[in-house]
Amino acid sequence: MEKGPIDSLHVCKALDIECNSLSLTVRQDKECKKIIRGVTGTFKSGELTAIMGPSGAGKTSLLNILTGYQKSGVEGVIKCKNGKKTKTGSSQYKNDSCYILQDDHLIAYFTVYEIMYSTTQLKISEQSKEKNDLLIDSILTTLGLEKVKNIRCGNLSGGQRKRLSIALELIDDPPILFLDEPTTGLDSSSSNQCVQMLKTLAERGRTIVCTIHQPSASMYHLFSHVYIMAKGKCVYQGAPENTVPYLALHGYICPKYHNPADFLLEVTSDASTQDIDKFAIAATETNWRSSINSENDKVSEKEVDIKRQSDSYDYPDVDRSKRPQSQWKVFKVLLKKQFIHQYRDWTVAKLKLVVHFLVGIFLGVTFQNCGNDASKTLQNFSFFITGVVYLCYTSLMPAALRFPQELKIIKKEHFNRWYKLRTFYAAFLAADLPMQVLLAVSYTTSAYVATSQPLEFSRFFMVLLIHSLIGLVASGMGIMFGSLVNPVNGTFIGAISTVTMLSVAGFLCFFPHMNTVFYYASNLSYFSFSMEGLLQAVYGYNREKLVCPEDEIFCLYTSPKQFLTELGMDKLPYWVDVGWITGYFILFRLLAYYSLKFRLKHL
Ligand SMILES: Nc1ncnc2c1ncn2[C@@H]1O[C@H](COP(=O)(O)OP(=O)(O)OP(=O)(O)O)[C@@H](O)[C@H]1O
Repeated sequence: MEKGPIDSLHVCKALDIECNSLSLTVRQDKECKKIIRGVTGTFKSGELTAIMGPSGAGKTSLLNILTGYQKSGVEGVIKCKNGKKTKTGSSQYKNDSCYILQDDHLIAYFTVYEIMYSTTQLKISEQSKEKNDLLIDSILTTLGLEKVKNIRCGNLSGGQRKRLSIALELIDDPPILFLDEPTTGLDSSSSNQCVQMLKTLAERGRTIVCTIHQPSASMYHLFSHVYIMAKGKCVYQGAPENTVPYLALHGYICPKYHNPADFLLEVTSDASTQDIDKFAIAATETNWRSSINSENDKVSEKEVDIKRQSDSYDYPDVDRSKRPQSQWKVFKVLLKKQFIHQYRDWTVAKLKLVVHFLVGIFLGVTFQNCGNDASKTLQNFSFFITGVVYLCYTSLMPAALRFPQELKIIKKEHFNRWYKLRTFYAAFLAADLPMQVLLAVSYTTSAYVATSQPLEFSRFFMVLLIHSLIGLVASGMGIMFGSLVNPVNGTFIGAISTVTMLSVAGFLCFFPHMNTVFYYASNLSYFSFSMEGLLQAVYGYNREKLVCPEDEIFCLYTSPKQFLTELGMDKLPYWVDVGWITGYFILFRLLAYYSLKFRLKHL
């Protein structure tokens, strides 16, 4: 065989997957529903297997079980054979396999090379840039992506995105690849190319299993092994060229020139439950894969070894089986990715920074001079309330809306063992912290000056600190809501929680006027600590009497101390308020982490 670019890829250790009596039961409307019913089969290394069947047959469910993505409600045995046996779900099995989901879940703002390079740093322990670049080039060439190396993922075509998803998983060279509908959304030529590429990868010793919807006749014959599902059962497993005789044996004659794949799907989708049961028995009784399992086609361990030796000369000398030892290294890679993402997505950083600054000026015009005018003390109070609610909303809502999308990327990357969740979360937090502070700086600078607050650095800093903490707490709440529920419910719960906290925060109903229950409930609202801290920052610490303008007949609050006392905002010292808000920050970030962990398990 002529040596093409794909030959530069490594040849893997051979791993076969055997499943026995697999079943999956889910709860639906308080009833148990069996989706997969006693499925048995073998997926061999060196083979490209297609799981096919009519819509709703259970293809994706079976794949989810084989990958270990679906754990609850699963019964039966799955074994992975490599001399010794490994169970699915074990860390060895996870190390040896990867799952490429139907949707690509790529971050649009990174180029193909950048995403490949950062993934290389996350997945393998090799440190040298030159070696990693060689590896990336060889994989990109293999998958025909070398021409789009410097294109951002958001600008790639569907087929290129799909190939990039495969390329990312090939970095650590797993012997087993699972793909959910890799050809969906591709035209027939791209679909054929994609399947041809998978076949070549399989021939290098990998075990490749994918679900496929309705392959053309030419594509159907590219598969080494097809596994047909109907009504949760396996109705045929064997070589694609054996399907016509198999169906003929059961009295279904495939018309001449008819695509056998289409005919098989027509028969199985129209078949009665009794016929499906008959097919299921026949599928296990006879070995229909034998015709392709001739000695010539079989990729034996020995042959794999020979191929490995002959391929090694044009392959970068990188041990791809070793993961990075240090989580610190992984953290740095993830943090850099977060910063680049923030910088390139103009809606995350640049737009928000400008809008915060402009809103500060707008509030300055609305609440003009209220910072030092004794006749406008209550207006100044309203200005701070507006600021607290504004900063809370603008941090909480985007997090609640965006996080469900990010969750899919995290789920994919975490499932394929790119990183530990706690390392990702630490990097996410470390990137969010300066962002929230920057946003608070932008808003506070313009609003503070425009409303004529006292021009003392210490007071400005105290206001800034509380504004930053508000953003941090609110964004933690947003992540928590975003990881637990969908965006619509997330924003709904976010709005409810904000209004509830607002109502007991001591602004709309002053603390001295609150009933005892609500007074104590106000401790649950970080708004009350924020307001108390903000007012103390500008009116506390021996601030001089406020000036009552000459054209005013009477100014109610010229004494800052009296103002704080009457509003009940002098109960706790400023730094205790800061301590409480910091406590809420830690609490919500921890809750967000555990809700994220919970959601990843149950997504
Ligand atoms: N969590 C669940 N709760 C209830 N029913 C489910 C659940 N997951 C899957 N099902 C049902 O199980 C059946 C098989 O679903 P599955 O997604 O595996 O089918 P499929 O063969 O991949 O279909 P398609 O080709 O349309 O994607 C479907 O009828 C589906 O509605």
